[in-house]
Amino acid sequence: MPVTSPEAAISARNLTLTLGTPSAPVEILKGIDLDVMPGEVVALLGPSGSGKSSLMAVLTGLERASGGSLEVAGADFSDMDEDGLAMARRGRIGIVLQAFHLLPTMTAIENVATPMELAGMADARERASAELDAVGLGHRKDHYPAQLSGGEQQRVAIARATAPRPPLIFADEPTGNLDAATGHAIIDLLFAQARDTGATLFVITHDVELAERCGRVITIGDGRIASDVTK
Ligand SMILES: Nc1ncnc2c1ncn2[C@@H]1O[C@H](COP(=O)(O)OP(=O)(O)OP(=O)(O)O)[C@@H](O)[C@H]1O
Repeated sequence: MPVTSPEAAISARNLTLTLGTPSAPVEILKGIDLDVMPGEVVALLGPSGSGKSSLMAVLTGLERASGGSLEVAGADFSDMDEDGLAMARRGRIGIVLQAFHLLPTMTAIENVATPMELAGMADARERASAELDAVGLGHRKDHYPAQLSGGEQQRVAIARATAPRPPLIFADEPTGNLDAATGHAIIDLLFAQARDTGATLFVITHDVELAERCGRVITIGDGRIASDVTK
């Protein structure tokens, strides 16, 4: 088996993902080799259906790879079952999605604190409070998602992702549901939070302007890496 890079934040070798049914398999990832070093800011570009979300699902442990080897923040994801991946994800990976995915019955502070409470962090509430201050929502902590604008909801989602101080943050089209001005502010915040916490940031985007702000741009096409450019 090929040897991965132990010092990398993400190290993948010949990663494959095949879904569908045994009689009609669909090859989605066709052999991804990738090393991302700690602190890198990476944009993942590619046409619709090229496999961006699938690659993120595998790199975050939400989906098991069909083949190949994968190490993420020092954990070997290759041979883990779903429970193992869920455990490994906790504390290692923060995720920000296009549709925010906040729990509607919880206030902003509860949305940020609850995952940390479930992970057994004693100071979850204090951390959540400080993180909401850091994203400029100190005055909206007790508000429910429906009482917040889209940009404010995405700030809560960013606070939720970064509060446990994961070494890796993944964002899938984080500005896709926001107007241009709000989207710019959200990207500034995401970059600042990643920089301030020392996290590696991996952003899926269709936005070329956003990609240009990233130190490295990886383009995926038909389940393979088509180009990989570091500035
Ligand atoms: N469960 C599944 N079974 C079969 N095919 C799937 C499954 N999930 C995704 N696919 C296919 O895998 C391919 C890659 O999908 P993916 O969502 O990763 O692409 P993407 O690059 O993120 O696209 P977009 O930019 O539109 O979100 C698509 O052709 C999709 O139809």
